[in-house]
Amino acid sequence: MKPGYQKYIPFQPQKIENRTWPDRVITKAPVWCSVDLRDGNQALVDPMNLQEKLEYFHTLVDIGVKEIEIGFPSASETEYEICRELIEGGHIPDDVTIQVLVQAREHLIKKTFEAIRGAKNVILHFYNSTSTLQRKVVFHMDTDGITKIATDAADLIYEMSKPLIDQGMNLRFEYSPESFMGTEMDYAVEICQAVLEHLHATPERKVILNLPTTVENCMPNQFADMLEYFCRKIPGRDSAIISLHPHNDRGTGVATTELGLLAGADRVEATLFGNGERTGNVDMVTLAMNMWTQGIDPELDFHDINKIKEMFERCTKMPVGDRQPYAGKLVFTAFSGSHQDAINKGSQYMKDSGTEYWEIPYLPIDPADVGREYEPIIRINSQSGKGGAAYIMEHNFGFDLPKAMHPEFGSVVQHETDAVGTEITPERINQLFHQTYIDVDGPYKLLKHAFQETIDGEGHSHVAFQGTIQHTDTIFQVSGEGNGPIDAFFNAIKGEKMARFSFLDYASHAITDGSDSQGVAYILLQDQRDGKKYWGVGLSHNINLAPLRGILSAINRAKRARHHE
Ligand SMILES: CC(=O)SCCNC(=O)CCNC(=O)[C@H](O)C(C)(C)COP(=O)(O)OP(=O)(O)OC[C@H]1O[C@@H](n2cnc3c(N)ncnc32)[C@H](O)[C@@H]1OP(=O)(O)O
Ligand SMILES: CC(C)C(=O)C(=O)O
Repeated sequence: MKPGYQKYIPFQPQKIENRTWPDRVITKAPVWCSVDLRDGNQALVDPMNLQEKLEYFHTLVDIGVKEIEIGFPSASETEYEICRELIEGGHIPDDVTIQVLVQAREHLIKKTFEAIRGAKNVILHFYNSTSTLQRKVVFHMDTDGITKIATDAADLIYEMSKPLIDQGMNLRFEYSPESFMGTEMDYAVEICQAVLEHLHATPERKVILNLPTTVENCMPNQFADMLEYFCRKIPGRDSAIISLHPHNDRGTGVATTELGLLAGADRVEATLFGNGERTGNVDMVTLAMNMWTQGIDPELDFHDINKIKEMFERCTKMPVGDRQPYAGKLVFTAFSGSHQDAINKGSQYMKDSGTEYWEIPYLPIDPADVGREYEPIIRINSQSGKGGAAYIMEHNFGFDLPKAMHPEFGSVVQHETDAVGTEITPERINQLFHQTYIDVDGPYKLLKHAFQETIDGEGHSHVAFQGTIQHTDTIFQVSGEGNGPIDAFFNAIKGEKMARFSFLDYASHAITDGSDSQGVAYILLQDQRDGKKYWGVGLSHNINLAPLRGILSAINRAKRARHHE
């Protein structure tokens, strides 16, 4: 054997002229078929039991999947019994078709027919492998022999179906040339054409031709070329429904499916969260939600993805990864500063502009569309920036910090995340905010205060302030007048040491928490001695008092800063 990478045979692309799929776009949902209970189940360490399969089946029905491969009933007693319970237990809604898989082998086909009796809508799905490799190493046959396996099975299935169809069963057929992507396309066309003929397919009684990437071995564009070639060449294209059954060995199952749809497929077999053999089948959630984010109705309902995920993890004992598209724990979370900044600005833009569209950078989908609106979008660690901390203060605690204050509070938070080296919680951020700005108790304290407001004949407000202030052990009275509470307070403290601050900026708003409403004031002062600027924040049920507390907060912070220099 050749060493290393040289032992692999490169994929031989199908030549195709004037391919059309690159110019197409997806405009509607395909027919969806879930293969969770078969391909997904056969790949589990512990296959699902009856109760788990029933619960899973009902979830798929609730999602809106109309074709569900329920298993391989001829494989074992367990599989057979599950099929019988679904049929006899009345679990299958009238608009849902169950699909059963079987190898192209007589005794298994016969057993499968036993298993489906009494069902209303059934797709009988049979397969045999057609690839050059499997012909060589598994079946030891030429193409005629492989075709005969398929057509013998088709004949048997066709004959055995007649009485059931006469009795009113809506019985349809599906054939998979398994390992299609390892098959020469002209031979794939030939064997599928033979199967269509032996099943007497017509445009009225179409047969599903399911073209699997049983083991994904080529790039999605190469697969799309194969599929377009196949669709062009297959005689009786209008007697067939072209179905995809992508696996994910190269990690490109979703791309292969999407390009396959462009290249002419009508139907997709997929599983929730991409469970299935090896690296899995293609993920139905990702495919559907990708359509959703392009403004296309996928005709599947994933509005409560967490509930579906919980069922999936319990029944399969497989975890859904934190980065799994649309469903992973972290897929709507930004830790990094520039992402947080843009998300913050995007949310603001959406509020301010009243746009009809979802226009938030770094969030390709509204988390509410999959029921995840209550999860934190922004989380804080040492990669985060000032916008993130401000976002948390606003969205979790109602403090709409002035933009000019973001850098200062951002650096308080950054200092903490650097020190602890881990994520910090919103509660800790709120605590830092209170410690830094609101609970700055001293050296100055306002012990008592009174305002008197008069309005003159021309409607101008005139405010008189009187207060008692404590500085360490000294208590002193101050009074002043002005055209508003802040002005009056500033005039009152003129002459005190506190007066060496000039007033630069002010913002305020109400914070409502249930029935309780408080005013918050953000004050920016400048120390005239060294030009340094200090923010202070005041919180009070009294709207006149909040700014005063804010002023004292800024002054106290300045004092403490000088003290520590
Ligand atoms: C790609 C896919 O996922 S296909 C689905 C795969 N799923 C499963 O296999 C799960 C359920 N399967 C089973 O429980 C078992 O395989 C059974 C019960 C169906 C069959 O069991 P067995 O007959 O004991 O064994 P096995 O599946 O290995 O059969 C191998 C024989 O069938 C032949 N064979 C395999 N697949 C097919 C097929 N699709 N059509 C016709 N013959 C086939 C093989 O060439 C081999 O023949 P040989 O005995 O002459 O060498
Ligand atoms: C039976 C077929 C469709 C299959 O599961 C595969 O090829 O992966």
